[in-house]
Amino acid sequence: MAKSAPASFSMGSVASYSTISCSRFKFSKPFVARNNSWNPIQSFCGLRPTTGLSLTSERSFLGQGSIASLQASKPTYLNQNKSISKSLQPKASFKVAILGAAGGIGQPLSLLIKMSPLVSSLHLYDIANVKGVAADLSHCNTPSKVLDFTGPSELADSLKGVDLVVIPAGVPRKPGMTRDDLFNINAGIVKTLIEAVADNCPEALICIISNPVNSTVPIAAEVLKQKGVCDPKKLFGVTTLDVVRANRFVAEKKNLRLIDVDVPVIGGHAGITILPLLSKTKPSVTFTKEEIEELTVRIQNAGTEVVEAKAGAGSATLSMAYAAARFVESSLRALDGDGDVFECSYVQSELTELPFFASRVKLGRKGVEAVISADLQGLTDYEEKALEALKPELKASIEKGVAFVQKQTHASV
Ligand SMILES: NC(=O)C1=CN([C@@H]2O[C@H](COP(=O)(O)OP(=O)(O)OC[C@H]3O[C@@H](n4cnc5c(N)ncnc54)[C@H](O)[C@@H]3O)[C@@H](O)[C@H]2O)C=CC1
Ligand SMILES: O=C([O-])CC(=O)C(=O)O
Repeated sequence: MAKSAPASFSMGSVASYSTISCSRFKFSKPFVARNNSWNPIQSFCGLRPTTGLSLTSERSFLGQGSIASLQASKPTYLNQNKSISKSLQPKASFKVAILGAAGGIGQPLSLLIKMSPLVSSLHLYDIANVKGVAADLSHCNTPSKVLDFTGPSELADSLKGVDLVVIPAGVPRKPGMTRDDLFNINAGIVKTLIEAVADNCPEALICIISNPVNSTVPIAAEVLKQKGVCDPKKLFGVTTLDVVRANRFVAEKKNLRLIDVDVPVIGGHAGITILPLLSKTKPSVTFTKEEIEELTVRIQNAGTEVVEAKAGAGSATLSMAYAAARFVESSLRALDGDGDVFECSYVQSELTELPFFASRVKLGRKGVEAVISADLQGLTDYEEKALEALKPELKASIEKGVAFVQKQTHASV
């Protein structure tokens, strides 16, 4: 991987990550196929941001631990290779909490994370209906233990000792609504949950799914700052679904192998603030002007596409769970020492004049290790214009989130 000398820059008072400005870097180590005898989970290929995934990474989501469990559950006459089963032990043990675990995203996300060999303990928290979800999930014979926590009185316990918290709590859109229309309800939910995170697991990575992400991440940062525990390297807005969609739509349009395609998506996570950088697509591919316009608009409106198709029954849940599981898995692999993990995420950033911005980041043992600036270099005119056009909206959403917390703080003193 060709890297330039990382240029360090400071992030507020606590964060300091480097910027990798290389124009070419590979994403992740390819998986290695080691066991072809029985392969029930090959169909999950594509969860990692990588090429050449063929199964059985050492420490990957749906990798060895899950394979070991699934191997163990198959009929013994199929259990041809005991030594493989024996060696397929989980290598790490992280505790993950999901806040909003009984919801449309929370349930499938819990299932996907339950299949990760990197997770030893899964804490499911919701204000309702979580006991049943946990009882159900706990019967899956993958390695992690499942614990349930219901309501504010159990919130603190759900967070104790946790390494990573994912937050899909909050209301989803209905047709005709923007993500910002969710602010009034979800801002308060996220604020309360982050206060509990700050009090009980201030060291944990925090992955926010609840919309509007463009505002809920600044809300979380402001709460953490006020609590004196803000580490911007550990706070993420989950924008992986935008990348998943971009990869899918581009692969379809250009007849590419899905597993090879990687499109960075920058900016934010609402309407025009979602900016797929099609010129940076890997493998290198050319698009007509019409294709660029069509793909960009489709990626920006993909959430609305689902909201309209669901006709009042919510927004994307399954694809979101898939995308969040990928992001969680990447984060855990990085925590576990994999030095080759890159994802797009909405983070505190100095890539532009905006204090929060989605871009590709390198993940490491302490969260964001570097922000990748290369993607913003050499943009096409179309992308340059779109980048400038998204800034006022993103800025307003950030300021709205920060003001929400500051107003509540002033009101309470
Ligand atoms: N970042 C992204 O790319 C995406 C974000 N979303 C957002 O994710 C959020 C959740 O969506 P769905 O799961 O479809 O909604 P849902 O309504 O199906 O589930 C939300 C869950 O949150 C729980 N909840 C509500 N208040 C809570 C609180 N104070 N503490 C803990 N749990 C609480 C509810 O009981 C429910 O189980 C929405 O805000 C939606 O807009 C959805 C798709 C993509
Ligand atoms: O569109 C929504 O409301 C949910 C969302 O963020 C997405 O699907 O990207």
